[in-house]
Amino acid sequence: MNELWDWTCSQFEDADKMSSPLQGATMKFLASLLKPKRILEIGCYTGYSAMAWHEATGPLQTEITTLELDPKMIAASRRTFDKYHLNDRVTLIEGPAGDSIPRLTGHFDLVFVDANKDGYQDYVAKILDRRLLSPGGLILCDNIFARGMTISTDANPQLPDKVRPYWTANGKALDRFNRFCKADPRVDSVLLPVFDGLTLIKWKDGGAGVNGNGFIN
Ligand SMILES: C[S@@+](CC[C@H](N)C(=O)[O-])C[C@H]1O[C@@H](n2cnc3c(N)ncnc32)[C@H](O)[C@@H]1O
Repeated sequence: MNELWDWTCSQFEDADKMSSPLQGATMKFLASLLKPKRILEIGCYTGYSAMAWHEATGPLQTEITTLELDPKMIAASRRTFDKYHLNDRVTLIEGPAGDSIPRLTGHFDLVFVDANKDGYQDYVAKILDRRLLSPGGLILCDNIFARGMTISTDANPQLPDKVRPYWTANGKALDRFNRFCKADPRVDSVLLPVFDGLTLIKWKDGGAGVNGNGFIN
């Protein structure tokens, strides 16, 4: 993983999109604790987080599905999966996540949402509506603080002007997403103030009260 992290930093100006090594270690810890049989990742970039899921789930032979839109990042992640022999369990689905999610079937035990921030609400709603999250499953959503902009546009004076409009817009979208999570009666959610903010979502009561359409009985 360290080699891929260094390579990504050397090749891409926006390498801060990649999870940090500490996040990678946290993902591996969580995956080995939760023992998911199927993982869905939305936002692959160069495949660093997919590699973390893969490394942590060898004994379980977990199936990992990762979604990516950008042709440059599709090429980079295909390089990663070939170079590090991850194709045995990692499947990359190309195209917009909003189109790919409705075509997925079965249940995922762990879902990592880490793509365009203005899509989080749509992705999580689709996952819940289609019951793609297994009854005991967990959704992890990254960057919920949007570098502080979700809290207040004054929250991060150090944020470079170049990226300030981008993160300000993300902050607004993620504020709406937080309200959506809090208001949805099907789920419990908690925002952990770690990294750039990590929201955890699970079915209320393991989804016992939710029918096949994802609505409360
Ligand atoms: C934050 S990066 C993912 C980082 C990766 N999960 C990691 O930890 O290393 C977000 C990725 O989502 C991709 N993306 C953005 N919009 C998308 C969409 N609508 N559908 C699928 N992928 C998208 C971007 O091209 C980018 O590679």
